[in-house]
Amino acid sequence: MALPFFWMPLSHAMQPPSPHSSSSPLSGFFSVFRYSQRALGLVWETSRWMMFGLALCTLVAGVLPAVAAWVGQLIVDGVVSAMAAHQAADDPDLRVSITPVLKLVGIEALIIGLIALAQRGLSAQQALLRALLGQKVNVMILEKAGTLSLGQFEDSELYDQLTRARREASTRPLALVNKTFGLMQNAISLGSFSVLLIQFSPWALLILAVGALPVFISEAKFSGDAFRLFRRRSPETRMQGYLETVLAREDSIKEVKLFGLEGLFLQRYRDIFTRLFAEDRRLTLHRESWGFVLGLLGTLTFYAAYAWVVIETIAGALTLGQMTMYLMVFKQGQSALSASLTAISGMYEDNLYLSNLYEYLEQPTKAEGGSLTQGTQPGDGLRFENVSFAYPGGRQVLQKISLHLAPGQSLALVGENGSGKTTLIKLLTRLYHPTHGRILLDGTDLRDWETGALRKRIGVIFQDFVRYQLQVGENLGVGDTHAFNDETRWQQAAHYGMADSFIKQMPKGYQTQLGRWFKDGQELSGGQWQKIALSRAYMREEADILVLDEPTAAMDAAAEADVFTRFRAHSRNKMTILISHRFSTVRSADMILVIDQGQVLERGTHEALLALDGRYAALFQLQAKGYQ
Ligand SMILES: Nc1ncnc2c1ncn2[C@@H]1O[C@H](COP(=O)(O)OP(=O)(O)OP(=O)(O)O)[C@@H](O)[C@H]1O
Repeated sequence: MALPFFWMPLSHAMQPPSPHSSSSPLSGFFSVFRYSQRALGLVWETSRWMMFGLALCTLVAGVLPAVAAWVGQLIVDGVVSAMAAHQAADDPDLRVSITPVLKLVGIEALIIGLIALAQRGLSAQQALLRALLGQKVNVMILEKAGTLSLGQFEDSELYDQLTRARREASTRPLALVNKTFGLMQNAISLGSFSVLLIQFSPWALLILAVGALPVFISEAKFSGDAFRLFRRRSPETRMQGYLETVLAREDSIKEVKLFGLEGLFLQRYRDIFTRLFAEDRRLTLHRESWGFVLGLLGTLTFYAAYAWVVIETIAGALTLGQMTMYLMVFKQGQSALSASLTAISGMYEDNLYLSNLYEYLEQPTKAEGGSLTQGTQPGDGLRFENVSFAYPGGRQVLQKISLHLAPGQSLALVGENGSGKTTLIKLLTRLYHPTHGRILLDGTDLRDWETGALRKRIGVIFQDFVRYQLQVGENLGVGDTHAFNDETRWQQAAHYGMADSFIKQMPKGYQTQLGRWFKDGQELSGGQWQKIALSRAYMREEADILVLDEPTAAMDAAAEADVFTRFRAHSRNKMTILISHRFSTVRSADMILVIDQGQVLERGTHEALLALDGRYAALFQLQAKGYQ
């Protein structure tokens, strides 16, 4: 038979399942505080004044309850002796007997008022800090995301970690700080209650502790379980999020409706929920039942102490005022102790979630590139030397590619789907590094180029360019952040990219909101979006390498012809790389590379490749026949 969980050693129940978990029982316990310091540091950086405010309110709210209990005792005893004096006096003057007691009542009212003020102060500062700290942590998460490589983004484990961090971690630091302060407040209260209680009996203190401990162990154990559950099922939670997106976003809803996918996807969504909910229910029921049973122990100890105090009072060992005070102190002490223990187990849970945040934030990011802003052989252009590449954990996608492209030359890449054309561009733009061989720009390995200087030289549009839900002008401006708001530059780029004519007809011209997500947004056609993306590439004024990955697939024939006429005119002194499945658009390139399964199958000009009568010639004739 399995032992109930509370038979487990505390150190085991407290062991966080993070990679940093320690094996020693003591450090297992102290791991509860591992991230408290960092969370406090975050609050300190966010607002020092509020940190001081929190500390002050915590102190006031911690000490004053015991003072109130003590004043309570003085009141009851004052009332008892005033009653006796009043009855014994020959000429009783009520004012004389009640004045001292009323003064005490006034002091007690003042203390209660101060406690209320401190508590309001705490909750006001916590609410403000929640907003500030949430924003700070979210910014940290997003800043870190900006430093991750494309490869890291495509790693599903890291993506899970990022999702978990975003989902929970922005609220956890404050929760941890609140609990740390709550713990301090309760510890101060407990200390001051203990001073009063120990005068009754040291055993009373022991009873207090024994009553609260089991609930704490149970809470710690279930917090760990909850976190492990949260962590294990983040791929499923992410799938749920994904299904929500597919079912509720305008860019997918068209296909969902036409294929009648609502029912299918919704069922999958429900199935995931049902599976997750079954686990949640099991955990919640266990947690609450054990909490109830063990909580009863606390209630029992309270009533045992109650009976003890009553007996002592009847026996005359305690005054009525002392009885009232001890009962109050015992009751409040018990709730302060169980609140402290619950705070510790809550801190344990927050620590686990924060460990996830810091695991993500501490992901190693390789320093991108070197420091050179110029090549060793300016004007040499672009060279691929024996470049091979495999995606992480995947097969070889490019094999031994060598090529040279001088300034002013144009290169076209053709090949079947999946042959590796886009991958070659990803290497050229240093989104990935070659696994073998090297790529040189002006005689210098891309790895040694300073990132900004390298990216400035390249203007690129990918097939899956982004359709920003921003204004038209901003959709162009993203192509060059220095000219993000420069309308003259937008107009120039839109002219080259052939987007100017339809932009002028839009209700607010360059200020028109694009997409359907925000008010008055205008949706564009596929070809119009492509013209926006093309114009975006033209925003890179300083770029002398222009890469167009299927830039005209959605355009009509006239627009396509126009795009290439302008492209050639605009890029006379630049290096251009064009990927296209339309042979009519690649024929004028200085060099055409036919890629097949990651290898160069044929290379040469259009005429040379036709004369070769190989794959290119066959495909060209096939397409030409289609137009006859
Ligand atoms: N991020 C990635 N991770 C792993 N494999 C990838 C990734 N992107 C592409 N691949 C694989 O690399 C190969 C080459 O893909 P690539 O996108 O370069 O082909 P392409 O020639 O541009 O195709 P298309 O003409 O369809 O655009 C394919 O087999 C693809 O499955």
